[in-house]
Amino acid sequence: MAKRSMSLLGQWSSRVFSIDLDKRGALLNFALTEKPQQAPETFRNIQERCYSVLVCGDDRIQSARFYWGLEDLLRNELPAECELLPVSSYLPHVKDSLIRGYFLKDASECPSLTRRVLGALGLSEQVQVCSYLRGPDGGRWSQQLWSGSENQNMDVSKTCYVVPSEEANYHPSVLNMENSDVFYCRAEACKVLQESCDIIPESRAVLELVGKTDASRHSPDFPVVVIEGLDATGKTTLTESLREALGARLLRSPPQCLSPWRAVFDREPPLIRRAFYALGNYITAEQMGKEASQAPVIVDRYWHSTASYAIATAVSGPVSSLPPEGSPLFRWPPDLLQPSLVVLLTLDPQERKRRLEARGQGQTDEEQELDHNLLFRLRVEEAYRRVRGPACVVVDAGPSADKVLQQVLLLIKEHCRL
Ligand SMILES: Nc1ncnc2c1ncn2[C@@H]1O[C@H](COP(=O)(O)OP(=O)(O)OP(=O)(O)O)[C@@H](O)[C@H]1O
Ligand SMILES: Nc1ccn([C@@H]2O[C@H](COP(=O)(O)O)[C@@H](O)[C@H]2O)c(=O)n1
Repeated sequence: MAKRSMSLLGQWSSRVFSIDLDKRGALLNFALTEKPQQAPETFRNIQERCYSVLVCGDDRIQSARFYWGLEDLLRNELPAECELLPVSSYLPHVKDSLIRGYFLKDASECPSLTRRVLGALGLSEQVQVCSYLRGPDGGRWSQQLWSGSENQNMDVSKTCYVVPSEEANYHPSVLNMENSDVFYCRAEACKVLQESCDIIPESRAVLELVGKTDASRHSPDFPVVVIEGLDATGKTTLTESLREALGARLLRSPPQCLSPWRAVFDREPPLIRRAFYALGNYITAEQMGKEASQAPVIVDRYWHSTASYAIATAVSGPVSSLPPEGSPLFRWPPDLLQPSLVVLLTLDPQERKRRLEARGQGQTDEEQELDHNLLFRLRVEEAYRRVRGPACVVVDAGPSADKVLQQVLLLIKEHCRL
């Protein structure tokens, strides 16, 4: 993107800016126009000085990492009275048009510090900084694009006005999910790690473990049963019991061979982290293909987990902000081996919490988020239910471990040739 020569209106007038006002899914949407007009109602209540910082570099790996670190950078550098809200800017219905950043409300005593920090940021080719000014009548807001100099020069010819915009049907992140949050073929996930090799050397080691053969059409002799569910729903307990009861081989995704690098990729932004987990599924699929020629195979997490956590994290708010049921975003990757049966263990949140506490183990960041954020947990479970090819069969994991085992053994009898 040729940042300096960009005409603000030419480039942005058809864009919607969507500010995430809270984690419950309240979005403030606005667009831009040349003619002075009344701003959306919520805007009129804003008292503070406002800015937006959008990350729009050409290199997707660098941009993803820059955005990943941007919140901390802004929180460290800006006065504490600056409120930061995630903002997305997108072209309605246009895939991959989303760019992300933060909207800032500065209620500090020190406006010059905020302007200095944003001015310095604006020098980067990856960032667009704008300020928002309230008109003398109070109902009109304008947006000015910063030229990027530390003097915070504003080019007034680039002033445009904030106007209400229609609400999107789904969360704007849905536009950019394919091959950014969810990968529908091995080659796309590999591409991300190939592009990351210079900054994350561990990517090479992962790529070396990923096979090249397409085992998806191979139909295993023995059944392959995947057990899915949130943390502490009883996957480990059930998979171990199934292994014993069926004389099965037990696999997991991500596979053991990726353990040395998992923590490294867990610290990376979704683009890189999700590509890592996607490739984990392909490595597990190769193992499934081999093992299932000799015995039944039980798998602890697989594609349903990868897609559901990725989709549920990329959006905020209630279940209705997920892509709709039947959306191609819930499809199965055509080059990934399909299991014979996927069982989703569900558990009452209180019982799940009790089991987590009884286990007394640490949780992943995402699992801690689940504890704090009921909406996120609901989104993950609903996403699990929407994934297709095969769809999961839901089993209540509340009864005793033995009862759950007996129920799943019955399902296996019904669905698979043993
Ligand atoms: N049906 C059950 N009834 C009561 N307790 C159970 C049942 N199944 C598992 N547990 C207990 O709940 C805790 C969590 O179970 P488990 O480790 O199998 O869950 P998990 O889904 O594998 O978790 P994670 O994804 O974090 O590995 C353990 O302490 C386990 O003994
Ligand atoms: N196939 C998978 C498996 C896991 N994940 C991600 O890992 C987290 C849960 O893993 P646990 O080892 O704690 O069970 C979860 O946050 C998923 O994002 C995945 O993406 N794909």
